[in-house]
Amino acid sequence: KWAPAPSGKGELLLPRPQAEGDCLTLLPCKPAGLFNKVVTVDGMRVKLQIWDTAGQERFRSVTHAYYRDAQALLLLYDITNKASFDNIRAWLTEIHEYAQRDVVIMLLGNKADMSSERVIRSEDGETLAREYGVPFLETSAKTGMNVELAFLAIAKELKYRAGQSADEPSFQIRDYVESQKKRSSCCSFV
Ligand SMILES: Nc1nc2c(ncn2[C@@H]2O[C@H](COP(=O)(O)OP(=O)(O)OP(=O)(O)O)[C@@H](O)[C@H]2O)c(=O)[nH]1
Repeated sequence: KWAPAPSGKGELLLPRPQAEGDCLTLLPCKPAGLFNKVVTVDGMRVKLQIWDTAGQERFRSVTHAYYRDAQALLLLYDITNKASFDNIRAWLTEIHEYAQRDVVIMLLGNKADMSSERVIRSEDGETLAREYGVPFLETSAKTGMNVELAFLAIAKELKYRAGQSADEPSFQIRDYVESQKKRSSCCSFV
C-alpha cells in the first residue's frame, strides 16, 4: 500500500490507495482502478488490462511500481489545461528512466470536444509527440472521438510484437494512427 515517491528520491512515502477508505486528506481519495478491455485485432480477441492512476499523477505520486512492468502507457493531457500539457515532458523523462525500454507510449490530447476552451493547439501535441517519437491522437471521452482507435492501435502493436515473424508485414503504430484518426473540427461555419 505504501511506496517510494518517483524520481528515485526514496525517502518520501506516498500512499497507493486500494480502496476509498485508504486515503489521506491531502492526497487523492479515488482508488487507482484496474479495468479490462477486450479489443478485436485481425479477428483475434486481445484483452488489455488497464490501470487508471485516478488523479494521483497530479500529485506526482504515481510510483514506478505502477508503470515499471507496463507494456504500454497512455499519457493524457487536457487540451484546455496548459499545466497538464507542460507536465507531459516530465512524465516522458520519468518513463524513459523507469519504464520498460520497449514500452509502447501514446500521447493523447483529451477533451477535444471543448474547442472554445482549447489552449493547446493540435500542432503543439503533434510536435511534442514527434520530438519523442510517439504516436499522437486528440480524443474526447465525451464524444468517443478516437478513443477506440487509441486502444486498438495499442492492441495491434502489442499483438504484432508478440507474434512478430519474418513473413509478417511490419506494423507501424504511428502510421496506423495517422491514417485512421479523426481530427477535431477547428471552425464553425455559419
Ligand atoms: N467535455 C469533456 N469533458 C471530459 C472529457 N474527459 C473527461 N471530462 C470531464 O472532466 C472531468 C474529469 O474527468 P476524469 O475522468 O475524472 O478526469 P481524470 O483526469 O481521470 O481525473 P482523475 O480521475 O482525478 O485523474 C469530469 O467532469 C469529466 O466528465 C472529455 O473528453 N470532454
